[in-house]
Amino acid sequence: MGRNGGVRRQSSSAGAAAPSFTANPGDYQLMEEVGYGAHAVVYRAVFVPTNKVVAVKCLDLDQLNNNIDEIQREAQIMSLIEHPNVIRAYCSFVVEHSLWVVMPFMTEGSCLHLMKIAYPDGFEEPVIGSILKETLKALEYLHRQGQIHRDIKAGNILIDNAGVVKLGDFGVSACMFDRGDRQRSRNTFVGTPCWMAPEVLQPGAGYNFKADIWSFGITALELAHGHAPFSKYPPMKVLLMTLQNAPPGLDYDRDRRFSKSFKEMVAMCLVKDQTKRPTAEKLLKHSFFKNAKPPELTMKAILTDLPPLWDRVKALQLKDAAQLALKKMPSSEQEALSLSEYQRGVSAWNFDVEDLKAQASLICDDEPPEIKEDEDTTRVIEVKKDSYSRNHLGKSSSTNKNVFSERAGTTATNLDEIEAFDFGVNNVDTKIMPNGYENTRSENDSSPSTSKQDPESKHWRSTSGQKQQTSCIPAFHSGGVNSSIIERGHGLERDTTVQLASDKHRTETRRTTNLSGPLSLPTRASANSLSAPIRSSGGYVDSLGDKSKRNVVEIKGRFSVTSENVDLAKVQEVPLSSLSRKSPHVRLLCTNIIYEHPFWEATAHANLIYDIN
Ligand SMILES: Nc1ncnc2c1ncn2[C@@H]1O[C@H](COP(=O)(O)OP(=O)(O)OP(=O)(O)O)[C@@H](O)[C@H]1O
Repeated sequence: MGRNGGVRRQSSSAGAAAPSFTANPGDYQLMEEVGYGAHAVVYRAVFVPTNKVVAVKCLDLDQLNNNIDEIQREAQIMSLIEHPNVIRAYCSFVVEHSLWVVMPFMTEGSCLHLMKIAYPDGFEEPVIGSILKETLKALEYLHRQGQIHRDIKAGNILIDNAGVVKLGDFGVSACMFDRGDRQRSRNTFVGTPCWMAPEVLQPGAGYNFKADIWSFGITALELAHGHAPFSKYPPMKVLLMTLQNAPPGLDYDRDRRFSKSFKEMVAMCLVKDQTKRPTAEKLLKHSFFKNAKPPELTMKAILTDLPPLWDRVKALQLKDAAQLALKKMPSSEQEALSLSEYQRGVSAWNFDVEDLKAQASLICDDEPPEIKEDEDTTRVIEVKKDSYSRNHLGKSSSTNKNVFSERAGTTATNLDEIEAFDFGVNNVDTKIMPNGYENTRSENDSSPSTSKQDPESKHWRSTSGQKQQTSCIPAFHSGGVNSSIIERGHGLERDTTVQLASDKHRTETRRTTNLSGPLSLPTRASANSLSAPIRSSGGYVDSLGDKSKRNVVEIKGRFSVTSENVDLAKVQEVPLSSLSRKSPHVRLLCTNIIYEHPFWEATAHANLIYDIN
């Protein structure tokens, strides 16, 4: 392993010799921002010594709830990966307070970006078949390696201009090998609400690699319609709908354009009983995939005449900001933020149990039920948008106001530009279909649009004053926006929290945030998902966990995954001593988001109130 600027050689995913990359940040010229997730910003970059274009994902270690063990665990995952349909890190290293992960640049970005910019109603079946087949190959490989990905969604399926499809983002993947027992079910709850399998949401149920098959089925629907089922609802509601409603699926009437074979394949994935879902290996033998065309034959057609990825990403950022700025409704910015939250789904769970109870008790049920119930559903819960908006914004007004003001200020001069973009997110007329899917009609012009913008380029060079801790090991993580980079960068949706100067101030702000409302949206929502991953570590029933922590639940946008299942003895040493030094600080932040009440107790309580009403 290279240390402190050393060079590490790795074989490429295709098996050929991979280019060598240094762990010296000064060797990377950061160009445009090409993606952002809940806690990461991804840049197109040039590796100066060879002039090779790469992607650099920058993660803020200060924002990670993950500890060094988790980073090691993820390093282990990445070092095991070798498959043409799985993104592999060339190398990674720590720069000041952030982790940089160098990886192949996927020129067309994620399928989600593609849909948002040019295919708001989803792709045609041949394209979907190609994308899903490549993704399923990746999944089959990961499952064979004992890995559960846990965050399968269009935002994590990346494409390049040759039509190559790769699965990315291993921030929340989990190892099924646990002290030799590869069949052990997991109980730590991880994922992105709309894509999460019922058993993942079910207290104590335990889940395994079949959770990925459910998410895969949801992703199929996402690619078919341009959005995941229930994506416009807040996470609590998504959770309840997933548990209580019949599984979503392709509708025989509404989805006439799709084949029977496709519908059948989706239905096989979206079975609530995980034991009845097929394995990835078995699913690959389904006729839908047998007949799927190679991506190089189907993908190129959908990639023509599109602006460069960075222009698209910038346009999407402007669009997101515009959604907030343009919603100047009577009750002001908070209303707009709330509506935006509905439209996007929620990118983080950041709630307080008492707030949750209060919210539940205020929910009105004077709207008729709209959703067909599953057999075991006792009552359909329909939350009025207005009441939700008012309730959940109650205590967070000051935070949200600040955020909005900042955004509005940023975007005011860009409104003309913004109006050129339309991704079919607003003005949706939605009806819940009997199959649990939303019959959504966009009133927006969904035609692709382009804008000529001059992306702000950045050239990052290390300076003598900058602390660096480098290790050229593969590592992926889950969390954290690099605040310094975001502040320098395009940050239309900056996280005001990370902009605070001192650690103390930052800690206090986080505490405030947690008290500020049950489902508060982070100021920089993930563009990678309509709802961002929810993770719980130290979960409610993890058998290896400290018994005293059984009821301790962490809920936040990007959460640490428990690393107890990793045999650290097998993990390559990661020279991240600077992280250790920071650990008290990290622990302090974690303390602020741990509740000494089980999440499920709160949910049950909320349910009870709903039922009584
Ligand atoms: N190698 C790459 N090449 C091009 N674009 C990329 C690459 N990796 C990521 N991106 C873009 O950046 C976005 C965010 O990346 P990523 O999913 O890794 O971040 P994240 O913070 O883990 O996201 P989230 O947690 O919200 O899913 C992706 O959706 C994609 O559009």
